[in-house]
Amino acid sequence: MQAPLYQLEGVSRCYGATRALDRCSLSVPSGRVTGIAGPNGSGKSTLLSLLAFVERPDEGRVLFQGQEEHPFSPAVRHRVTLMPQTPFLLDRSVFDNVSYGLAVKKDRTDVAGRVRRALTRVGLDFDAFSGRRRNELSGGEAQRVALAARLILDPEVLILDEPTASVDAASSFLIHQAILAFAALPGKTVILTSHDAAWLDSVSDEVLFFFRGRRVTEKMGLMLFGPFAKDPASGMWAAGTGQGTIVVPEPPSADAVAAVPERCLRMGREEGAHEAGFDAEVRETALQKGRTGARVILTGAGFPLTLSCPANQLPEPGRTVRVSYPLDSVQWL
Ligand SMILES: Nc1ncnc2c1ncn2[C@@H]1O[C@H](COP(=O)(O)OP(=O)(O)OP(=O)(O)O)[C@@H](O)[C@H]1O
Repeated sequence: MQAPLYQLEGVSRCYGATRALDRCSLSVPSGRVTGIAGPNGSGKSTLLSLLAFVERPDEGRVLFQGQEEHPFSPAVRHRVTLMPQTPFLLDRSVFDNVSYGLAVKKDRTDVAGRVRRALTRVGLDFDAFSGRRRNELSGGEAQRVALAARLILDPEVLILDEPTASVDAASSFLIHQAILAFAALPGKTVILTSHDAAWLDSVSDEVLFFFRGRRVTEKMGLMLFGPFAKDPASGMWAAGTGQGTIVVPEPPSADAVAAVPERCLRMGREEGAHEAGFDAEVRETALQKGRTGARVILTGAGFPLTLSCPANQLPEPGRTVRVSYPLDSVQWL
């Protein structure tokens, strides 16, 4: 088996009293698309800035191809490129923005041809866009210009923090296509985050899930943030939003978060003994990259949840289905 591209060993990163990453150990393979998922504040951006060698860990080591590397290490400079969550565009033309990294490297070979090809990869026409300035671009176009400015550098590792945040469906699709085309080139690795679970699934070979600065090794389909209340009649604890409740075992602490692994959520049948259930509305369905299964995204009792099912058994969006889970499958995070 090929050695991993990255290995993180007990990595922590703190901002004052906040442990953004907490003794995190994981590996990222080379030549694949690795998605990073998790709720707000779970440490995704912090992880990406360490993988991009923009920041240093406070504890632990970040190994790249088996060697511990740091910001400005020659071994990683020009090989790893990060597109941050809100990429900065210079108040200059699109051409200047896309070619900026080449100018910094004093690389003057066929700059116009390379800008043209980079813009084409993100679905922007060179003649229509290369002369435009930052304020003449929509949010989605600006995001694609920022992506083109990374693609032109031809990095080995492309790291993208929320590349589709606040872009429309058309830009999101074009970014998706550009990432897959890049990832299909020999020796390229992509690591990216997104809050759009279906989009992330459709572009990633594997998704790593984060919560409170740590990797959760199991894929969670449902997460329930408190407060949890005990129903005096049944004696059962439940999370609720005013749109229904979801039953859980007794919470271990006031700030605990309940999670149900995706593999434990069943759709379309009544709950059996030692199981609980709730009605959920199907919001969206999506095929998973390279897999025969599909992903179903639902809302139940006001909470979003995801589960997978065979592609030939997908329910229609808008339908209400029963979702059940064994009570002892609930984990406390
Ligand atoms: N520069 C900073 N200074 C202080 N606290 C920070 C800083 N960067 C991140 N944090 C804190 O570290 C934690 C993790 O933040 P991070 O941005 O890595 O999470 P995230 O999963 O990317 O969140 P989001 O989905 O909202 O982008 C949060 O509690 C955040 O407030």
